Amino acid sequence: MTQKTISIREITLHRMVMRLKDPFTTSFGTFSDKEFFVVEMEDETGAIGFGESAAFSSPWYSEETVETNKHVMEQFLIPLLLESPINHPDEVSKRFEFIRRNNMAKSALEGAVWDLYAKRNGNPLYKELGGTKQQIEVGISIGIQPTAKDLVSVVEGYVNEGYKRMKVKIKPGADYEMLKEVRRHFPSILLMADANSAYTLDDIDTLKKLDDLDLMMIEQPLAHDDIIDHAKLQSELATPICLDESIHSFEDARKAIELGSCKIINIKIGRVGGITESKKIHDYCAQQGIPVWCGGMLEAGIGRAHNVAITTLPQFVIPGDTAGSSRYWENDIIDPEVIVENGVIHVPNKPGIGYEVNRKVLEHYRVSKTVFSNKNILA
Ligand SMILES: O=C(O)CCC(=O)C1=CC=C[C@@H](O)[C@@H]1C(=O)O
Ligand SMILES: [Mg+2]
Repeated sequence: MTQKTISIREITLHRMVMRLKDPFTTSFGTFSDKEFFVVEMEDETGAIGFGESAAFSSPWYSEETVETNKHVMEQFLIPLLLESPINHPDEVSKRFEFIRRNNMAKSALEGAVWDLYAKRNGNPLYKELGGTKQQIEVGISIGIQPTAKDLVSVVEGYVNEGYKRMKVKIKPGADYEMLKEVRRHFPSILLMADANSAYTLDDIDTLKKLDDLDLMMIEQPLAHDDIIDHAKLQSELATPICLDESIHSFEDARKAIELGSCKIINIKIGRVGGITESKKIHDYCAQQGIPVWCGGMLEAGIGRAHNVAITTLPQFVIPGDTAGSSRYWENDIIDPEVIVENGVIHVPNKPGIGYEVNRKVLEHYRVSKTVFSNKNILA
């Protein structure tokens, strides 16, 4: 039976630090730990929902960091959530909208509301979102390797594990030759490149060469906040451009599609401010015939579970970056962990995100916690 409004009694921010199995190298440098918040949200009935913040410790991917998330959640967003009951999770982004950007802070809290809402209704989150799949195909994201030979052997490992799509990070000097070698060894695998804004329009000849390699897409080749130059580049490339960092909202997606800046969109729940906005982008892309897939932010299990749920929506037609928990973690904070079998995740049919939070593991990796109680609701 669908319950009436949600009155949040308590929000706990668990500050987490988890050591990655392998260091993660980006244009900003290499990091070995993922710092993030687990949002635990209890309502007046005692039901508990969970969310996870996506921002990294330094502002290399977007302007947000773990610290900015903490500040904005504690000072602005949590008080807004506690001030009055919520009728539906779609209301949360509305309540937050006068606060500029800070999407990953917003998304961490909104995700907990969605989980709580689904649990109160006794439904799996994916069903509350209109998901249609009982299993999802997933790919894997591979960092820049020292040599083409190293890259081929890493790809081979994941092909043997059954992953359905290989995403290879590229940068000037580590692009065409590397990808050509992969394509030579694996003529028919689903192969894409992620450039993380490492190129400019001056590199157009290099990027056009990638057209020979039958790539599914080139992800975010140009500046992180651009859609104009991407439109110029897309008009020159046969390979579809996929935008990631450029898309922070439904409006960004609408404008990029209208300009022809991309033919595919990587939806990251944190980057766009939450599940409600992700669904809006998904639905618009379905209308416009633009394929979408679910990107990753090296999430732990709660964020990974939210990604699984959103990927069950029908326009998520390309395998995304939601690898198994074991890709990054010795042990994950959920039970069971996210398991990939032959490139497929079976979507759990339990209420909410469908995975239990393993409190023992959560407390093992937790460095601090802060509790926010709603004075208007007695414990
Ligand atoms: O979470 C994953 O498994 C994939 C992570 C990943 O590929 C990325 C995370 C953040 C920025 C980039 O480096 C890249 C991406 O662009 O999606
Ligand atoms: Mg990307």
